[in-house]
Amino acid sequence: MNGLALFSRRDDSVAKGEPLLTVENVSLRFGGVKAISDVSFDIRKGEVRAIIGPNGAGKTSMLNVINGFYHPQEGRISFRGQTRRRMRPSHAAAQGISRTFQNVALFKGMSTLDNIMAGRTLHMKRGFFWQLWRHGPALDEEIRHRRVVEEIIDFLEIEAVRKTPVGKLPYGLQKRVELGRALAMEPDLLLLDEPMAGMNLEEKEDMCRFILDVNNAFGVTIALIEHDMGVVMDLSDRVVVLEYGRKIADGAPDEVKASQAVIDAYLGVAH
Ligand SMILES: Nc1ncnc2c1ncn2[C@@H]1O[C@H](COP(=O)(O)OP(=O)(O)OP(=O)(O)O)[C@@H](O)[C@H]1O
Repeated sequence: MNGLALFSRRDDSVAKGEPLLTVENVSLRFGGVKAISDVSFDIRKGEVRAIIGPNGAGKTSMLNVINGFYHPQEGRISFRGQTRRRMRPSHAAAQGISRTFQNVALFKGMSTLDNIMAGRTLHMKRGFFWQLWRHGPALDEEIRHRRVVEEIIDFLEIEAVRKTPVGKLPYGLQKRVELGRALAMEPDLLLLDEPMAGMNLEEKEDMCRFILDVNNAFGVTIALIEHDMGVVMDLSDRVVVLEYGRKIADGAPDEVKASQAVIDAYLGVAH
C-alpha cells in the first residue's frame, strides 16, 4: 500500500502526540437520564484511542457528542484547538471528523462503489447541476473522485464486490464498505462504533489489520468503541473507561486492565 492519492488534505496544525480533540467536563442528559456525567479526556494526534465500558455506559452518546450529533448541556469539545459547544455533524465531517455506526448505515440498494462515492460528496466543489452537465471541470473533478474511490476499494480489498448492491454482501464486508465510505471523507479523526460487532474471527482479524493500516499508513487518528477486550488491548494506545456515564479509568491498556474499578465494573460489583 503506497502512493495513494488519498489523504492529500493532511492537516499538520497539530503535531503527532499532541491533543487533536479534547473533551472537557462534558455532561449529557436525556430528560431524567444522565447519559454522560462530567467526563474529560483527550485524543492525541496519531493514536488509536479506545472508549470502553459495560452496556449503557455512555460510549455511543460520547461519539455522538464528538461528531456533533448530540449537544451536551455542559462542557466543551475542542478540535485542533478550536473550542465549541455546538456543531452539526456535517460541519464536523467538513472539519475532518468522520464515523461509522454500531449498526451498518449504508444505502443497501446501491453498489459498493456508489456507497463509497457518497462519502466523497463533501469534497465535490461543484454543485449538482455541474455534475449533471458532466463536462469540463465537473467531469475532471468526478474522474479524480472516482480515482480516490478506486484506491480505497483496492486498499480494502473489495474489488470483487465493487458493483454488488451492499445489501447482498455478508455483514463483515458491509462493515468494510462502511469503513471505506468514512475514509472517502479523508478524515483526520475517524470514529468507529463497534467496528467488529457481529464478525467472525477471520473478519475481525481483517478489520484489525485495516484499522492499523489506516492509522499507520495514512496517519489517521482513531477513536473506537469495542466490546471485544482482546481487540481493544491489541489495537489501542490508550483506553478510556466509562461506567454509568462517568469516567472510571484512563490510561495504557495494561494499566486499565489492572484497575480495580474496571474489574469491578465488568464483574458488575454494586457501588
Ligand atoms: N436518544 C436517547 N434518548 C434517551 N436515552 C438515551 C438515548 N441515547 C442513549 N440513552 C441512554 O443513555 C445511556 C447511555 O447510552 P449509550 O447508548 O450511550 O451507552 P453505550 O455505552 O453506548 O451502550 P451499549 O454498549 O449498550 O451500546 C443509556 O442509559 C441509554 O438508555
